[in-house]
Amino acid sequence: MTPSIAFIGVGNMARAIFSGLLASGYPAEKIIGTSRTPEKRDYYHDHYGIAMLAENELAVSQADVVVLCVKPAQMQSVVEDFAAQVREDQLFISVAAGIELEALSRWLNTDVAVVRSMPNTPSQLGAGMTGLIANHHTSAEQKSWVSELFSSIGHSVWVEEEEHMHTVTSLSGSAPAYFFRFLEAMVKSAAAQGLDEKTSRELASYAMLGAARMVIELDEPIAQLRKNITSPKGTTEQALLSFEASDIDTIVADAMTACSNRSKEMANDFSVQKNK
Ligand SMILES: NC(=O)C1=CN([C@@H]2O[C@H](COP(=O)(O)OP(=O)(O)OC[C@H]3O[C@@H](n4cnc5c(N)ncnc54)[C@H](OP(=O)(O)O)[C@@H]3O)[C@@H](O)[C@H]2O)C=CC1
Ligand SMILES: O=C(O)[C@@H]1CCC=N1
Repeated sequence: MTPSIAFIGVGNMARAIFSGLLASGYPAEKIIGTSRTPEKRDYYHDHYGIAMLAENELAVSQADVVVLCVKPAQMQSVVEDFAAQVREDQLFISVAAGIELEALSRWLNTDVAVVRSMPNTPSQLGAGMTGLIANHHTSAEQKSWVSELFSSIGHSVWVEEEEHMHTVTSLSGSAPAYFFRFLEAMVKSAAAQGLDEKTSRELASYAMLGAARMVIELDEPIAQLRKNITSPKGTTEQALLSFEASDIDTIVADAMTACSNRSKEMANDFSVQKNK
């Protein structure tokens, strides 16, 4: 039987996941979303054919699987408000950055299966990448269902240690934004060189897509793929020398460290020690 899935807090990430699921053939009548805003409830119901409710408690009571998609700062009060409805046979999946399994289990206040995920927005095109970790109440069968769920909207990887979820966040959860920022800078520079935005956007984004596909599909070191483009005394060499002059490794390492440090700070804010 197809499990019914409730998305608590329909915003960017929930929409990315359920639109990917719908595109992969998941039945709309098995998806429920919640939002406090009547216009948003009407919009998602009309555009995606899913049920939209105002009450999280009602959505949770009707679901086999509950995907928690509110902002990290809202998660505790949202979960504690419906915790009395939770059944032991349910499966909870959180997408929130920085909220650990221990905090989620504490707020759910039931011995229930909980999976912490870190997806990304390309999920809406079936091109997502999701890091996953489960608590000890999650069965092998539930884990396999979760893998299938995230595989229908892209790829997924289970990590062994929860600490690694901070790194996952900085490598794939937040990373589409880094690449968008890089593309914004490229399109801006092309405009300064006189090329129109539409053409620049197409050229740069297909170059990015093609490069990513080469990394994924060809079994070659990334540095070798770069060297294959870099003719001695050629054009690419000049661009790469400019990156090195700005110490690109440090720029990227600083950004990724800032990202995972923020995830750690958030985990600390909700930790059991902090809440004593
Ligand atoms: N955006 C991204 O790329 C990624 C986000 N995440 C995680 O996903 C989560 C959501 O982020 P994102 O989708 O970007 O945020 P959004 O603000 O777009 O979505 C959150 C939604 O929650 C709804 N909401 C807030 N409070 C309640 C409530 N009490 N009951 C029901 N719904 C509520 C809001 O709608 P309304 O006000 O109408 O109720 C809002 O649309 C975060 O925890 C984030 O860490 C993880 C990976 C990537
Ligand atoms: O910025 C954030 O906090 C979320 C988590 C990963 C992507 N967006």
